[in-house]
Amino acid sequence: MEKVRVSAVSYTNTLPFIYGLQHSPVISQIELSLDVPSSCAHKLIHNEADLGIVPVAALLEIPQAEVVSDYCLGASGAVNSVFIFSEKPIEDIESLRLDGQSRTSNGLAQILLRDYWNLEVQVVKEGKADAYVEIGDRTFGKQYAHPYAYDLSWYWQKLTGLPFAFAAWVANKPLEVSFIESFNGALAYGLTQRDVLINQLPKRLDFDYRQYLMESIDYRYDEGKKKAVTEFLRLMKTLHREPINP
Ligand SMILES: C=C(O[C@@H]1C=C(C(=O)O)C=C[C@H]1O)C(=O)O
Repeated sequence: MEKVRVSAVSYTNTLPFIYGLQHSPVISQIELSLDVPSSCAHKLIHNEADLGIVPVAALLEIPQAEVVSDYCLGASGAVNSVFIFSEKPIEDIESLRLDGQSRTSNGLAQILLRDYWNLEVQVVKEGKADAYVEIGDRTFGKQYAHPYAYDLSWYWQKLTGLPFAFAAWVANKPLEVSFIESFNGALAYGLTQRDVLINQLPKRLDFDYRQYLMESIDYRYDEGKKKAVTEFLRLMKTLHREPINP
């Protein structure tokens, strides 16, 4: 049987899933690549991968997209790795730079600026701006390095009362049910091994890996997160602008 091409996010938040896959028999059925989220999306959209943990914003563009797992990269409140960083209060910003590695958070930031803060802000992909979106490991410990740091899933919860899912396991073609079952089993196993994994990570004074992987990231793709994704995609369609990171 041909191997299933799997694209997984290359950040710390995905390590429990990678651990589970690498310690399960399903590893022999897949060809695993680690990519930044915007590349995971690109690979699923252009059929360079069959399955991936992709930014939910890309669900609007992936042909035959189907969420195939009960697990995601989500948060119930603050996530501690998805921010708008700014030198001035958000009410005073006139421009925002997006993160080239993100799809979902780039959209989320624009939704929150419009619907939570009621601001009209010029959005740029690169260059100078009053504030910027940043996701993933690059944000670790950074929230104290800027005068203002806004945790986006925290404000999403304030806006909607919902948790959030940044990325979900999505296939772009029908996959065998037995494979999906083994794959999900491996993801679930990885989540049970977080303690082992955390003990292998380097110690950092400015970032608590244990809290991040055990509490801040909420891996369950449950009813609340599904509702959040539906609402998020609805709002994404109302953003009148060019595609984010085409
Ligand atoms: C929580 C996070 O969620 C991420 C944010 C994503 C996005 O903005 O498109 C996609 C995948 C996740 O890795 C993070 O990376 O810090």
